[in-house]
Amino acid sequence: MSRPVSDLDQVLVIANPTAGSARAPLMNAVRDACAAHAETAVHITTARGDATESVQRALAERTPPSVVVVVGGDGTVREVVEGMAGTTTATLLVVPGGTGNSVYRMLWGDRPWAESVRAVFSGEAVRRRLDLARLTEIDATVCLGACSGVVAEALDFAKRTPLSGRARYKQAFADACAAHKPYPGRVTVDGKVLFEGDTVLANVGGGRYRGGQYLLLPLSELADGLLDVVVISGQVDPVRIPDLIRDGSHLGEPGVYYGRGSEIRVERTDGEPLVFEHDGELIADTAPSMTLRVAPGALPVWADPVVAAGPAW
Ligand SMILES: Nc1ncnc2c1ncn2[C@@H]1O[C@H](COP(=O)(O)OP(=O)(O)OP(=O)(O)O)[C@@H](O)[C@H]1O
Repeated sequence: MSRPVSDLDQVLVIANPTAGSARAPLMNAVRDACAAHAETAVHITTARGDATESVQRALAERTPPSVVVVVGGDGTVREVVEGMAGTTTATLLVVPGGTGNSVYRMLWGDRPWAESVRAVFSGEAVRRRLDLARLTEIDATVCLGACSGVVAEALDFAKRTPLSGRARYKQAFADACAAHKPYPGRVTVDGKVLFEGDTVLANVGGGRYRGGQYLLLPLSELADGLLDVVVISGQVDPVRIPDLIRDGSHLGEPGVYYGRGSEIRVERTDGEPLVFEHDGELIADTAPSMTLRVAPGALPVWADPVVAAGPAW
């Protein structure tokens, strides 16, 4: 089953037609761009979870894909990543077809997707081994990041916001911040308490951006084998947060805490359920604590050499 990493002959495109911006013209254009270089199969997802199963099936075949292209947003990327767990033969290529598209931004910056696909096949792109995390309480893979408090609450507001693209998350996040009440929390990094007290959010990653536009973890590296965490405490007025995190200037504020480690636990200390999300999906029925353990270099991805600077493989 081993194949040279430079072998780009078989492509599987997985597209989620319900994601924010993955309409038929985009899916067809992606298929054509790949088919110009390699044998290309397309799978259009039919339900939640289908992306994971289709990737697992394809990777178990006698001639598995060497490139898995996902057309969707961060939720679809996460499902595909779950299906690629442990692969050594396929590399992920993300095409932004969702709403926030934070994973695409982490790997390619603001480059148009067609340029990114061209860069992969022309040898201008690089492969990276992206760090992932495991959310132990629900046994799920985390790709972009996970967050408690106001970021998780914003996902409910987004459902009711009649806008599209990143503007939708901008409005939803502002509304969630205006309505937010801090919760009593604790964040522990490799067994040491980083912060305990009134908490607005604790974001663990992963990706530097959330919602495609908020630079919550400006210091995060894609492949350093560690997770980053930022805690914004109740000392910061929640209505100031959208402006502060737009360019990462929250890091200089009193009441903001930043850490890095292999295992990060986010807790609510009054016994109430923690409001928590990962990869843009709210978790139902959470426990009072959530623990993320790093899976260093777990995912082979294609990326822009400058945006995703670091050692290639
Ligand atoms: N055919 C389908 N029908 C319904 N839901 C689907 C289907 N295929 C995938 N899904 C679900 O759609 C959800 C939303 O997709 P995704 O997160 O990619 O888009 P988005 O929310 O618009 O983008 P982003 O996460 O970047 O903001 C995913 O969590 C996935 O489980």
